[in-house]
Amino acid sequence: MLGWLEGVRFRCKTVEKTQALFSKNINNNKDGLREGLLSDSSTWGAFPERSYSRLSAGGASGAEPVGRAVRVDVPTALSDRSRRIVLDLLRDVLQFIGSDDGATFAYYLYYIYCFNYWKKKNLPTLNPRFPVGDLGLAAWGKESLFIRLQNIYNEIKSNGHKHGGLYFFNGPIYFPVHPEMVKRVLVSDFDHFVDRGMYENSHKVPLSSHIFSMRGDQWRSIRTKMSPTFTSGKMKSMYNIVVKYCDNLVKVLEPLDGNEVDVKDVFRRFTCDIVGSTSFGIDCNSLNYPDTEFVRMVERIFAHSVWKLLKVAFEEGLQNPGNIIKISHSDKTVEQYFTNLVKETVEYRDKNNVVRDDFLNILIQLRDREGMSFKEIVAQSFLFFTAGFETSSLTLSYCIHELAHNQEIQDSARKEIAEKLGRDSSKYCYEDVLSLPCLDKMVKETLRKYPPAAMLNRICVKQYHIPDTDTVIEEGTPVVISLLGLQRDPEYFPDPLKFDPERFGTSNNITPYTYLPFGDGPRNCIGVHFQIF
Ligand code: HEM
Repeated sequence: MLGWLEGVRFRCKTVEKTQALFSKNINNNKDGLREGLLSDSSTWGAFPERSYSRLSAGGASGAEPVGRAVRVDVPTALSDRSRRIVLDLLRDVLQFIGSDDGATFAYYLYYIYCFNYWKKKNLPTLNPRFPVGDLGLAAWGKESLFIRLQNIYNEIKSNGHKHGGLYFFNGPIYFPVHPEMVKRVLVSDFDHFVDRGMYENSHKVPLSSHIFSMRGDQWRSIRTKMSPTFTSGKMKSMYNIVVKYCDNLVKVLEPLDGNEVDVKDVFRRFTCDIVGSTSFGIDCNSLNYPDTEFVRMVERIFAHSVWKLLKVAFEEGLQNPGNIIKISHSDKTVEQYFTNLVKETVEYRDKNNVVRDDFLNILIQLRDREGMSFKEIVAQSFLFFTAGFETSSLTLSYCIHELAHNQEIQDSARKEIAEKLGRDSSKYCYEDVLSLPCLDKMVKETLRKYPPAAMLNRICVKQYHIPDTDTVIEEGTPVVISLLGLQRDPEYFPDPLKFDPERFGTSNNITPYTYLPFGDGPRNCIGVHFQIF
């Protein structure tokens, strides 16, 4: 993408301010970017944070900024008003229960008793509190869930433990910290942790029945069918789609020279166009038309209102983080819209014998070869869109943010492109893009410092005796791995908040199972090759 944006230079308007706030982890200051984790869709986790960065024209020459500015906006998931409403509601509920003092007290005792679960299993715990367990402020939306998990990681590790037991509300969660424990869950003892424990119900919530949330044999069967098609060769065939949208991005940005640009918004729309085109086979054109029906539907997917959260909390409980997926997948309007979208496209392709190199075509082939049903095609393409969209747009936004802060790294990336590929982006090809080590390190470092999916989760599917301990993890226990904890651990990544692509230089060895932006093991990200774009 940098190749296409040859004439655009990224600068940050508020570097000093942001650095001053760096150590605080959370920064709700209007003018600074929180160095925690941004994820609009994160459960209990996204709060107002803004970054204004400055772009300037002038290419790699390092000319003075001439005034393109970039703003990174991450909207809040729970506004102050919403939080007040939840607290009022909770107070009312408690008052209602309080009409029977005895029952309330018994329930309270039961709840507190649940916090003994891990102690009885000899697993180190922290200090869970009624009613949110170890979630602390994250449960009330005052802290990112991912930052909370990072803090828990640090605490368990600094107490000299390799793993621990947590509570989401009163539900127990197994929390591996040491890379050896992480490896066991993801790879070595995978057959005990095959599923994610995500909400899935193909009848009630058809969109939830996709590869990400599928369980056991059903997941195994679909993953085996899909994996051979998600090769780098397939990604190569989608290169032209990406090029088309890069050209479009340049056309949108160039006239904005001298203006402030909301980088997160622009790259969100840019990614929306690419992932929408490859997942649904349609030209969303949200870069040029930010207010189409498609864009409104996408916003609906990621809008986690407090009411939807409460509904899921009452229906499914939030002790298992996997239930949260029900929020975005059970919206009937969204379901209807995307079902019609896929239906029309598939019918058009069938009728006109259209074969296009994209994810939807992979699914159509699976229908023809393996009998994949229409309902399954819709759910999978919906998943490809949601899995690829937010992750890729956040990675791009963070990468631009870091380039704006680190001008010398930006220079070296541009120099590499100019030297190896030349300045005419129309002549680049897929193989060229793969041959840029400097750019590759930059993306890897972005994904280290800001893993877009900052938490891996599994559920124990058959009782597991943790080797060399007397702890047994029971079937049905959720497992959570903190990627922020591992990827910002100074033992594995010295000076972890420094953006240093050279960590991924050839001479540097990354400790296995400490760098996992795409997860690991048989259930890792199937779209891992696609991210190189
Ligand atoms: C920067 C981009 C991306 C990042 C950082 C990312 C990250 C992840 C992570 C962390 C997981 C969970 C892995 C685990 O539990 O071990 C995952 C799963 C998955 N991702 Fe991605 N992803 C990205 C792009 C994509 C794209 C473009 C697709 C499009 C097809 C995709 C499709 C999937 C699917 C289908 C799964 C579930 C795999 C399974 O359960 O078998 N991802 N991704």
